Amino acid sequence: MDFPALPVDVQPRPWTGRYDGDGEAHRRWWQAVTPATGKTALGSATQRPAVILGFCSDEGVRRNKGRTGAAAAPAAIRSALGPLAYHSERPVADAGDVAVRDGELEAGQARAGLAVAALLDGGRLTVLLGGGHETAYASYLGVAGSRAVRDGQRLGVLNLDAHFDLRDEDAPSSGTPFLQMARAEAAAGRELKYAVVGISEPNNTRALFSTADELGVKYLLDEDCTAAAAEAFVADFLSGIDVLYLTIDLDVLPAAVAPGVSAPAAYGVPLPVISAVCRQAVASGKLLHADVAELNPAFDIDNRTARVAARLVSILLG
Ligand SMILES: N=CN[C@@H](CCC(=O)O)C(=O)O
Ligand SMILES: [Mn+2]
Ligand SMILES: [Mn+2]
Repeated sequence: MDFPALPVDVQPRPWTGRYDGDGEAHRRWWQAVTPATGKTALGSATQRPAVILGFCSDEGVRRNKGRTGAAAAPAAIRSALGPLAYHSERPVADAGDVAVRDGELEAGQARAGLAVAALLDGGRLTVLLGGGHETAYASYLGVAGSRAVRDGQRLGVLNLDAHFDLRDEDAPSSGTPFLQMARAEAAAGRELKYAVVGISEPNNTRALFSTADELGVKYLLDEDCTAAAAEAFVADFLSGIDVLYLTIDLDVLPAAVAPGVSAPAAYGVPLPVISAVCRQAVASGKLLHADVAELNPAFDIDNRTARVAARLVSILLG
């Protein structure tokens, strides 16, 4: 199957990792991932082939007065994924990076959206590696532009995040993507179906809670995120949609687990709960697209956050 021509700025580079030998028994991610150029060998795979794409962007976090450095995250996640053992049959390709140039966030989001839509229409499961959480609006442009959503499938956006990111600002940033989506869905004659797992009450103002209520956003507070509560919350959300866009803001995790983010969480949702939600999303058969956002390698400790991001990607594609 040919790959569509993609508006990427940086071509995929070969991945690296520990070498134990060739063949399935020794396979690691760096050996499994192929460059998404030319033709891809789908073999006898029964699982939808996946494509990883990077979105190198700091601009949203900068505009949102956060700690910049997320533009380096796609490379850090690939480095953390490379040495991990690959247990899946799913073909995985790397399409390279879309980079936000000279602060031109909106243009970068548009390019990434075109790439994601083209890959989705080519039958791929897409994973976008952010980038600050402005990555989410690039993802949305991709899923909203895909044939599945244009043909009327009901889209749901599930955000694993300490924050609503529903800010009403003059310019798009990492704090605004879901209000942008709500407005874009309204302009398309639809209503955004948006749910958040892990909201921190002290880290979202009353104004943000009011916006969430006005938009009918469903949310589960971090302190209420037991495994059972999260499972029931996600099951209820999944029951009302056809296709899922899952977005993981790594600051949903406790600061000890994910220190390498702009806004580390004092409380956070335990990793086993987040990982179970990811497995639930995959098991639903509704996962159309996913992204992982807000990794900032400059603030990471022993690549802890990058390793968690890699582990979650491996769950989503495993
Ligand atoms: N994407 C980030 N969103 C958060 C950041 C909060 C903070 O910097 O403390 C927000 O805008 O609310
Ligand atoms: Mn966020
Ligand atoms: Mn957040």
